[in-house]
Amino acid sequence: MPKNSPQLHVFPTADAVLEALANFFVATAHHAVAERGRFAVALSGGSSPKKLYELLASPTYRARIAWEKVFFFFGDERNVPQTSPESNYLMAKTALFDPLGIAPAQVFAVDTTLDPAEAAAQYGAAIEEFFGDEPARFDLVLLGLGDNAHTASLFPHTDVLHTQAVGVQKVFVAELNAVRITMTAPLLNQARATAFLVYGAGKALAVQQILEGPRDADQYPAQLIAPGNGHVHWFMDAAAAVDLK
Ligand SMILES: O=C(O)[C@H](O)[C@@H](O)[C@H](O)[C@H](O)COP(=O)(O)O
Repeated sequence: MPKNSPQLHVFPTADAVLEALANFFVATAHHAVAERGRFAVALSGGSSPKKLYELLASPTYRARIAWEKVFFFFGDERNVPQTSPESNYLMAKTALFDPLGIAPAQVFAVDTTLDPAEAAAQYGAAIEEFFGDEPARFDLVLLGLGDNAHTASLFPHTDVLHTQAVGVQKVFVAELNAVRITMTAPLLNQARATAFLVYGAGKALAVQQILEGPRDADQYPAQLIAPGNGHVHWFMDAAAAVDLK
């Protein structure tokens, strides 16, 4: 399979997708810890990954990872307090960090008490500090997909889609009338492994457009995700993959 081609992992049900991605997460973590002594993962937000995080924190999976060696980041965050039900940090804290007793020092959250531009700049600096003299390369980036083909907070027709900057930026999302803070595509694309988690019929059109439609990253931002070092994995249920040839 040519380098950079997406690797599709399609399962009959969402539960089967979650189990497969949880196993992929474990294997990726084991490899990273063996190679580098730690596992740096950028989590996705929204609703889809909540069940994945709960599964990883369940007795079946929690024993399979050296959680003290795992460092958590966020591919994007909403410009809301960390106590807001909209907060990606709060969702992960509730579903994953608290059940596993993850130490705060292992979690790198966006400081949404700051002005969004400052929050983005500070988050980018924190990522750079974590990786030190090395390039900021996450061992795994988890991504979701909106039904409009956005991923992280890379929304259609937004300026952040055109940056070459390896970092974190504020973005105003007109269709939501909301400000988000997001890792840029160049930063996401430095990852060693990238996995989309997509399930449900509502995502089928976006999946087909991204994987088989015309190249138009302004309209289908998830097409920007193409790590230079290898494959993007798509973990999907049959409903989300139904329109693929
Ligand atoms: O902050 C967010 O909302 C996510 O990072 C975003 O990119 C999400 O993955 C998609 O919007 C899909 O969201 P659902 O999983 O809720 O459909």
